[in-house]
Amino acid sequence: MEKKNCLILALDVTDRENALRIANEVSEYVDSIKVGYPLVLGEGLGIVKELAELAPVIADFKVADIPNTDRLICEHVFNAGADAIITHGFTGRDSLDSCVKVAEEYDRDVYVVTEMSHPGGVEFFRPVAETIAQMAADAGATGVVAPATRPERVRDIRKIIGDDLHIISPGVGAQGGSAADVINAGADWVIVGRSIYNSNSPADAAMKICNEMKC
Ligand SMILES: O=C1C[C@H](C(=O)O)N([C@@H]2O[C@H](COP(=O)(O)O)[C@@H](O)[C@H]2O)C(=O)N1
Repeated sequence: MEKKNCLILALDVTDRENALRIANEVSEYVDSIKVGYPLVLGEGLGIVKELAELAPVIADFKVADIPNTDRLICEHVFNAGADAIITHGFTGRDSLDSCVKVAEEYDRDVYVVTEMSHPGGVEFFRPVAETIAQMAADAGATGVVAPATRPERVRDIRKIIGDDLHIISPGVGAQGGSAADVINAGADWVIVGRSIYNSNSPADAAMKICNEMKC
């Protein structure tokens, strides 16, 4: 993913027409479009290829199974045209290795969740987030997901993974996180959904966030 605006759109709308309208409106401001279960369960994997015409697509399926099942999921996702996939790390090194192996075969990217951004993200992820981050670096993942709602945790995780891995950071806006603060804390991109797609002008909302970061 080329870094231009440091902004990833989380396109968590559930219908194709609305998704394509919003994606077209903001495409000049976003470096990537993240799709997940809300849109894909509603419209099918075919939406990935349509959106990939506009920007690289990150498939946020939070893959969390045994190695073979993870392999099958990653193959489907990359065959559907996604440039990257988000996987959990708590399922262990062998499952992560399975995702990284497929990504290398397809020349695509893998991002690993370390600590989630919502309040419940501190209950179980907090004690293992650094260990997962280190595992992601050791396994050759492209980067990690770390919480914009806790910029201090992004700083901690950046210390673990070094400068080679990317940090993509959700939680800006609707969850209370600040785009500028988390970029200053060491994130490479912010992931923003509701503050953009629920706006009366998604393009203006996206532009405002880009201007705030000046990345
Ligand atoms: O810890 C995480 C992991 C996960 C992710 O990015 O992997 N996300 C996703 O980031 C987006 C934030 O949306 P909005 O809150 O701007 O509407 C949604 O698509 C969430 O599923 C988080 O919000 N926190």
